[in-house]
Amino acid sequence: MRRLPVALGERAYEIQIGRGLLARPECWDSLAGRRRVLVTDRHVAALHLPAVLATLGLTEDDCLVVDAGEAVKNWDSAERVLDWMLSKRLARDAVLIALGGGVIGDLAGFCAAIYQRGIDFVQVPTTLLAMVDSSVGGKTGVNHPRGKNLIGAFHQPRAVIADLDSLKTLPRRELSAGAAEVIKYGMLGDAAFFAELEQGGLAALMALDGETPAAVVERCCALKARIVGLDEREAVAGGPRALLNLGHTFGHAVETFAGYGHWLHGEAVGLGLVMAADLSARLGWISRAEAERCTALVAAAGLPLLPPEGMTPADFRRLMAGDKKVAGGQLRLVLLRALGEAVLTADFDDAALSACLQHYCRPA
Ligand SMILES: NC(=O)c1ccc[n+]([C@@H]2O[C@H](COP(=O)([O-])OP(=O)(O)OC[C@H]3O[C@@H](n4cnc5c(N)ncnc54)[C@H](O)[C@@H]3O)[C@@H](O)[C@H]2O)c1
Ligand SMILES: O=C(O)C(=O)C[C@@H](O)[C@H](O)[C@H](O)COP(=O)(O)O
Ligand SMILES: [Zn+2]
Repeated sequence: MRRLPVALGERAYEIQIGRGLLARPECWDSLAGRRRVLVTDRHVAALHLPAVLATLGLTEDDCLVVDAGEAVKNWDSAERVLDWMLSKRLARDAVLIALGGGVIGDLAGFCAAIYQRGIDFVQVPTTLLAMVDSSVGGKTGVNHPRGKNLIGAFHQPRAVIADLDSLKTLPRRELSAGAAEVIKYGMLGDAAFFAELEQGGLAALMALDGETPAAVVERCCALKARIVGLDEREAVAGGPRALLNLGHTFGHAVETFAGYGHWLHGEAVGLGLVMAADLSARLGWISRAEAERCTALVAAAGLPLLPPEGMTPADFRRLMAGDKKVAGGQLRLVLLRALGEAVLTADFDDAALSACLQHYCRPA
């Protein structure tokens, strides 16, 4: 098993990455003696809940199973989870376990953040996306019809337990969605990793071959943990955490336009990465050949390369104007100064953005 520290002072925790962890009691030692309850979704409940209940000696009465998918990540669901927590008379020393993908992690984590002003929670990611990204770093929250993740809180988990065996049941489309966030790390901060993904790493990851998934999850988590350690709450003044948002200003616009759940988060991020690379090339910051390498890797992951039918540049502009990185009324984007080096900037030629939006919104 690989163990990775997230260095955040009194909020420090460990990420455990390995196979068979759901069934290994020693991985859950930090929860011993505490009241434990669990939130999951119905897909994950059918596949992986029995193993966790057996390991922890819990019953179905200790679990809340919600519907699956992005459409669940909303205020109504949060209210339902909070109401259930209250009905269980959880005290402040209880621990909430979030078993599932990023939707469950964000939703349950948010409820843990605000229940009686905050109780402990543990992330048990079961999707590739959640293992490499959403389970780490403490962003929790729900969507609003006006935009993604607009309601939320920073609340770090007490531990992350990533059992790679759970990926065996993950549908191919979800694996591709997770790959988008993996590619993101290479583009934003690790050119060597990007090249490894191009040279067979992505294919081995998608095939869940040998040690590759463990190595990739560890590499992504290490990069994210380092950035979060430098800028835990994404300083509005422009700390490094915003770089983890590469591709997300475009991607969140697509998810909101399409209606939550029609495009997977990772699918929208994949397209956002392609658009961010294209814009960076239009600005002359990276070469056209480098932008094409980004597009090719996103395509190799089986991700879409064009926005939803009917989405116009004006739709992008309207939705991107509500992005959380907007400051002083100005749109700020994460773009590439080089492949492997992202920057948060408002200093780009707006005509280049128009040309980029026009290019991708062309009729297919
Ligand atoms: N907090 C963060 O830092 C952060 C980072 C990235 C993404 N996110 C959020 O994460 C969400 C996306 O997460 P996701 O891609 O994991 O989606 P998800 O949680 O909806 O899971 C995807 C689908 O796979 C199913 N599933 C989960 N694990 C499975 C398994 N092992 N086998 C079979 N099916 C399984 C789920 O039931 C669901 O239908 C978005 O809401 C996004 O905004 C948050
Ligand atoms: O952890 C972060 O910081 C990220 O930006 C990771 C993203 O992959 C993730 O989708 C996050 O939820 C986006 O955050 P938001 O602040 O843009 O809502
Ligand atoms: Zn994301």
